[in-house]
Amino acid sequence: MGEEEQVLGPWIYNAHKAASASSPAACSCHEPRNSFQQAAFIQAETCDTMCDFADAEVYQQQFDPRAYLETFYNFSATDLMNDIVKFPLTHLVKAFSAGDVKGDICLELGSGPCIHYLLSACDFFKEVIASDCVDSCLREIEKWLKKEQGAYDWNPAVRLICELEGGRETCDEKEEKLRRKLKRLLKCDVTKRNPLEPLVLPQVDCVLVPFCLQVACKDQTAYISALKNINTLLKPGGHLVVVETLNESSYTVGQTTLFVQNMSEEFLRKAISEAGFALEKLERLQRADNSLQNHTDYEGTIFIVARKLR
Ligand SMILES: C[S@@+](CC[C@H](N)C(=O)[O-])C[C@H]1O[C@@H](n2cnc3c(N)ncnc32)[C@H](O)[C@@H]1O
Repeated sequence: MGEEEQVLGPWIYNAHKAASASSPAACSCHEPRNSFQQAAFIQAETCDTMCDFADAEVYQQQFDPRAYLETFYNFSATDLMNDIVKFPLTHLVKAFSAGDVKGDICLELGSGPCIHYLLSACDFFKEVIASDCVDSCLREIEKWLKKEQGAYDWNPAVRLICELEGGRETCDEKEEKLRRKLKRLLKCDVTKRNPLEPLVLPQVDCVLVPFCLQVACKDQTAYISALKNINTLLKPGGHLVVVETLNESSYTVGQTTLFVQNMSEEFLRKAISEAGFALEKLERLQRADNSLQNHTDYEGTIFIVARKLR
């Protein structure tokens, strides 16, 4: 199999469809429950009902990966870096460095257009896989993989990861390692019994699912059901890493305001256990930045490592 085919296999995203997807449309957001939500509510003048839940098909049509990157991964906004990037990466690096989370394959679900979690994972697995329900997100990653013009510049995140890892390799070495190990960009839908259907992947050693399940699942029942779907992808004893925001109701990408299911630590503990995992680590961070009040109303961030029961 050639390099090209390895990245663009038959179960992989349809770049043609991505290019023809309609442009983002606005929708409404929730009643405000906190000061961040109040700010978002005031900004969204047309809102008078709850923000509609967006399923995988709506994401495919409306999610703008470039606008997402430019808003939430604007590395010059240092406060933002801390909550959304530095906090989860610090704990991910710690989890990998502790030595237990490793193996053959690490699969990320709901990667969006991002590579930073896989940058951190690639030292500990023979292969890492990115996946999302949106073709254009996978296309953004592909641009980075192939060093195409206009690819997103992940260098600030690469530098941060290398620093957190103690400087054992240079940024260039780290990026090249990920390019070697990231061979597959897959379509996924976490709400499906097999999130990678029609592909049947051998069970993996680790699943990362950052900031995805809370937007992909319309209620608590659906959230637990998605965790059970993910459970089937993991080897017994394999690790699950979940990152979510706390008490968020919506986020805005370009002109589109998207539903987020409200998460609490209590619910997440219950969901992890009901879906057949043992909680190994839970860290939380209270929101410190005010810079994105018009785009997101989250109150904090939570990082979880759990293990599939044998
Ligand atoms: C808030 S973004 C998070 C992206 C990235 N993981 C990050 O940490 O920034 C949510 C991602 O979940 C994806 N998503 C939404 N619904 C999904 C579903 N049903 N299955 C898989 N991915 C989904 C979206 O396309 C989007 O890329």
